[in-house]
Amino acid sequence: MLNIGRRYLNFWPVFWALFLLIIQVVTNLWLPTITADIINKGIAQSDMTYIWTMGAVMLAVALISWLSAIGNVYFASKQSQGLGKKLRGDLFKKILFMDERNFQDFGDATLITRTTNDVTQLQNVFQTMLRMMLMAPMMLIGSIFMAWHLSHDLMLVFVVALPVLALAVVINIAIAMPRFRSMQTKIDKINLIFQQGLTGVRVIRAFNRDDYEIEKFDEANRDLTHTSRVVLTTIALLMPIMTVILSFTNIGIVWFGARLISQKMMEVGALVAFLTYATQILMSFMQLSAVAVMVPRAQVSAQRVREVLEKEDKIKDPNPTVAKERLSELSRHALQLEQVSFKFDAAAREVLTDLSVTVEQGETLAIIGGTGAGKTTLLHLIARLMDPTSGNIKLGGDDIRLLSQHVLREKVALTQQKAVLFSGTVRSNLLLGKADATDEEMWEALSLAQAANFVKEQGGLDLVVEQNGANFSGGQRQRLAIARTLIKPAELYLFDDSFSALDFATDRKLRQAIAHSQKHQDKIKLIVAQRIATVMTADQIMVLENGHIAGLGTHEKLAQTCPAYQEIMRSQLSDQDLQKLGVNWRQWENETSTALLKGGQHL
Ligand SMILES: Nc1ncnc2c1ncn2[C@@H]1O[C@H](COP(=O)(O)OP(=O)(O)OP(=O)(O)O)[C@@H](O)[C@H]1O
Repeated sequence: MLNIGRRYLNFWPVFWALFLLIIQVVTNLWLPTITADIINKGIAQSDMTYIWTMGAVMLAVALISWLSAIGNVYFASKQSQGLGKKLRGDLFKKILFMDERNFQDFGDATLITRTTNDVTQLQNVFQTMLRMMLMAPMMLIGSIFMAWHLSHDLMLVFVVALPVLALAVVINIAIAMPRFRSMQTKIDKINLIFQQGLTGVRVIRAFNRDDYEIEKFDEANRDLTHTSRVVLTTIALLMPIMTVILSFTNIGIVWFGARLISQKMMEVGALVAFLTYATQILMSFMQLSAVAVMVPRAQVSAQRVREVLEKEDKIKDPNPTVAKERLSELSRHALQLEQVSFKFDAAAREVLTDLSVTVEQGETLAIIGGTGAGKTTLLHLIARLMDPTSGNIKLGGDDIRLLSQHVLREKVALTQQKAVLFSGTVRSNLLLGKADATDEEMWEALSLAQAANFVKEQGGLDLVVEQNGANFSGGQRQRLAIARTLIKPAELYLFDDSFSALDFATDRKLRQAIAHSQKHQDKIKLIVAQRIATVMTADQIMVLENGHIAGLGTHEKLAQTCPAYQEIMRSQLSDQDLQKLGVNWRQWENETSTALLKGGQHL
């Protein structure tokens, strides 16, 4: 926690906060002595001048104390709020650039809790630290010293009171502390269920599972409430216990003080001052114990925040001495995979094994395979969202690990399997692909992606995009996401099953448009798809089966030689279509697509 303080607090504001705090402590300790003097010298001797003079001094001291308290609160709040702001900003940046595997290891629910709730805990503890944490011990020691100075005998009362108080605090912390981490974890769980409930709300309704989800949320909610109740009740119990101890201590002081006064061993003013110091001693002790309860909780939060901030990314930029600052010209061997294998850390077996392929500049490689075959993983490796466990991926002859992630990502455009749109407008979404895109370029990309018509009809480039693109159909979302990819001036275009939500005719038109687009003609295109119709015109098709290459070649070649490909064809094509095998495939595709457009049964 101190590490976070050192990193995020500024020296001078903290210095002023503490300086003003010391002034506040000194003035607070001084006030009871002035009261004692007014009683002993002014009231006892009916000296009005003394009473007025000391009254004015008392007012001035109280005013200084008040002003320093205001100043201290100002600096403490500014620093702690600033710490929260900077910490949240750093966490957001870290999470945004966190590599895929680390991101998955944490999970988004806990990342949200850590950025919000945990940071708030730290913010609060630093605010308290700059106010109370130093004031309480200073007041405690100062008050004990002043009280001791007033009467040694009365100090005996504290010999009983303080150990009882200390015992209450220790028991309290012992009960509360182990539950703090579990409280934060339970908040993570609530966030997770809530988040899943929100994103899957339509599925829940469709399956009539509202009751099940509500019960699941209730259970997590009850669990958190139970733990919080135990912790907070334990902490809250401290207050009445301390009040009782404070009351008994005051009774003891008045009882013994009165006897000392009757024996002329103490003055009335001193007893009044002693009572004030006694209250300050116990109040400081209460504040200290409140802080003692806050610190362990903040410590847990600090640890959770640091786990994120200090998580070492597995994907690293190359050492500057060997790094290549730009991509080599792509010509032959533009993209090469050399015996690429990949395994997730926790998984028992490899997801991809020994993949080798070369894609020349301007070529299209289609990747087809069953669910879980490893298609998405392969694209993620090429975009360097993850690194292969073994083997190399080269662009223009250079290993992509020699390029900084920034340079590489400038050259790679990826459309994810699930189209992600950001709230804003069509224009703001397209600007993510190319920050300085002109209207003309945007319309060009939209028309390549077969999205121009519906965008034009619904309001043009400034058409509003709601959160997650909720105001568009699945196919429209896909097309907008594809347009965002196509507008990017990249060398390598990756489409991860992005055509799946499109109807056959749009799918075909889109592929034809990309194939004829001047801008994209000499670029590499990788298309992951499930449909034969989508992949058949590609220059090469890779058939993936359980992470292995089951076939690699043109459609014609695979249709004749690759059993896995033939099996996919059999599952998707009619007998009539299959009979046409080996005739003229490109013509065949056009025919079947046209038939489909006319309401035919093919594909
Ligand atoms: N984070 C992960 N940890 C462990 N295994 C994973 C993880 N992500 C994916 N896998 C596994 O890796 C394999 C390949 O997944 P991948 O998403 O690449 O398949 P895919 O071919 O794209 O499938 P689909 O067509 O269904 O999208 C699957 O068996 C999956 O269970």
